[in-house]
Amino acid sequence: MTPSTPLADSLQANNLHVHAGTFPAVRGVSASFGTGTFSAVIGPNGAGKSTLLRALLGLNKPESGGVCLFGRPLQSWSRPERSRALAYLAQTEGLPDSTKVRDVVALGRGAGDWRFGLLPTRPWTDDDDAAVDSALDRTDTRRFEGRKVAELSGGERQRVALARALAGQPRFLLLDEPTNHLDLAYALEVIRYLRCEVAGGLGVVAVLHDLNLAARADWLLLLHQGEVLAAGPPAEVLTPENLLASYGVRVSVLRHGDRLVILPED
Ligand SMILES: Nc1ncnc2c1ncn2[C@@H]1O[C@H](COP(=O)(O)OP(=O)(O)OP(=O)(O)O)[C@@H](O)[C@H]1O
Repeated sequence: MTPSTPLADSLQANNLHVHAGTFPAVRGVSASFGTGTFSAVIGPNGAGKSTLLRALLGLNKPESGGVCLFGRPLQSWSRPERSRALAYLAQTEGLPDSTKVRDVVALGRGAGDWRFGLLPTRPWTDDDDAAVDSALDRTDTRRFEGRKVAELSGGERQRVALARALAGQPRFLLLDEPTNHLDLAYALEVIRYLRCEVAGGLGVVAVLHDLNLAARADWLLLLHQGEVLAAGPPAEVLTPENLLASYGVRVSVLRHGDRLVILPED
């Protein structure tokens, strides 16, 4: 199936051209990201990964081409509908330092809260409490739900940001370098949490720099100078030829059990 055929269970870019400022950062990208799939967008610095992610969220307006969510053009979704379906974790997620973890996660319900200067949009319900509890449990953040954000480590904050995104029960979660600044243990943990959510049906689209983490995804999109250089399962995309063409680095791709390991030769 070509990416331009609308797919009922996917987030699709169709021949997308997007400018960052005046620079043509994304040039003719077509790709389909599925629910229940862990997709990773990879490519060297400046390849257009963040610009693509923002366009998929409707934050950057395309010059041409478009984005479809569940077969419907993104611009036909109302803003509340869209923000319920698509959650975003930016590179540096600003969390309010003096707010307690549970309250931060509750903000993900989108119900508003006067305490944080947000107009309440509807009454808070038991379902909201249950969704917050579940997000805290699934990210192992419940044990510090009463602590202030300022009292958390960087890795713990990242998990709280993830919990807040999950509390909204989105269909897709788009993450820009979610493992940046995390040590190996925390990075693997984030990938493990995301994997669990994917098993439950969430569509994950993550920009990843670490190719050995990206190798754990189900599907990869390799961008180079704003264009798709390769797309498919990790074994098809993470080849020495593709990585030399995009990163300009010679690598060996080894198999370790059922995993791929990328080893730079330089
Ligand atoms: N406001 C802007 N004005 C001009 N050029 C921009 C602007 N924002 C981004 N760019 C350029 O667009 C290109 C794509 O940027 P983008 O941030 O999407 O790349 P990226 O693949 O996410 O990079 P990185 O891995 O370094 O985060 C880069 O060459 C960048 O310099």
